[in-house]
Amino acid sequence: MYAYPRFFLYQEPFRQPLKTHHGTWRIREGIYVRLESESGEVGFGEIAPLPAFGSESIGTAWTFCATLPNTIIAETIAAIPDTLPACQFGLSQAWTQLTEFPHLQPETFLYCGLLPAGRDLLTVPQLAKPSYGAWKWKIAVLPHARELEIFQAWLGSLNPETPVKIRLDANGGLNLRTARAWLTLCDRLNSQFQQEQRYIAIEFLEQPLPPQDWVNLQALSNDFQTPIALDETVDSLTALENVMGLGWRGPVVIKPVLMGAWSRLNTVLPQYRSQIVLSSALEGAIGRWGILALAQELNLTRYALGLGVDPWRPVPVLNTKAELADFWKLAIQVFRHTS
Ligand SMILES: O=C(O)CCC(=O)c1ccccc1C(=O)O
Ligand SMILES: [Mg+2]
Repeated sequence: MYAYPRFFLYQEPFRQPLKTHHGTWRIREGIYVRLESESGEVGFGEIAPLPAFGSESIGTAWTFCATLPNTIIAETIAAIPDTLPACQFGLSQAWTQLTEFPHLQPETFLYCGLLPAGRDLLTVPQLAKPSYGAWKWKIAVLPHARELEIFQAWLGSLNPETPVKIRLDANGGLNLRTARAWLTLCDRLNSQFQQEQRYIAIEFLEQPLPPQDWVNLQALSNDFQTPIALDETVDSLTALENVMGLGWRGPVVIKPVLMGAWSRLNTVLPQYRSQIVLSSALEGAIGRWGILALAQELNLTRYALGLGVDPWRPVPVLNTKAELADFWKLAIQVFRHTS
């Protein structure tokens, strides 16, 4: 089988800037991919690189796409080097769709919502969203003491009847001292909530230390009750297999759009099913379709999916092939109108 590829480069501002330890992020860039096979079948994929998370840059991805031949075969995609994991994902997603197209049931999953960093946390009206099982707050954005204060003020304002799991994501921005201070607080709060029989818990602290600080990440996970989740440390399937080989038993955040070919994700990830927190990289609607398809394939039920990013990047939920095709057409039209 062979297929004709088409690519569409998008640049989309977030509805509001996203603040993390890496700084303020305002625009998401990516590439939508459309393949049409010799028999007229179509398949869609998304290339949504994030160099800060170990992938190629958008420029490198675009150059790669532009140099592909007008007709591609399975081997063309299998030969994409591991240095282009976002291209591997987007093209293999589109190729797979030519022959396989699962029906998604997005309503069967629990989601994790993203809360605004810093003082804006205190302006979030309420957390009661029935499909949301967890909420994430980005830390290591403001000075440590200030964030501890804001966090505790926010906890005090929560409705004691509302069940909630909380994820704290430092994006590698703490040091050993501040990480221990957060974990001491989290352990104390978790045992207090338990005593009070409240259905509230700090689910995990995500990537407290820089990605390479493996020894201390392991030490923290041994020294505290509150789990440590790895994110930036597991920025590729190879890195994932490394930490698993070294005995990591805690949660790992996986952003599929950054992690390579569909077929490889489908063979590697099932082994670690109980540890996987599947997560968005603020990709568009087509990449999101792929993440949901993977979540369904892996039957992930332990951790809420980190896809509740709609306050920053709301994307339509696409399900049928016709909906994906319409989305593609619309994206191209918008481009025509703005250029
Ligand atoms: O994982 C989630 O719940 C939301 C997604 C998220 O936090 C995120 C989104 C884009 C890039 C990096 C990250 C991250 O987890 O650090
Ligand atoms: Mg993270």
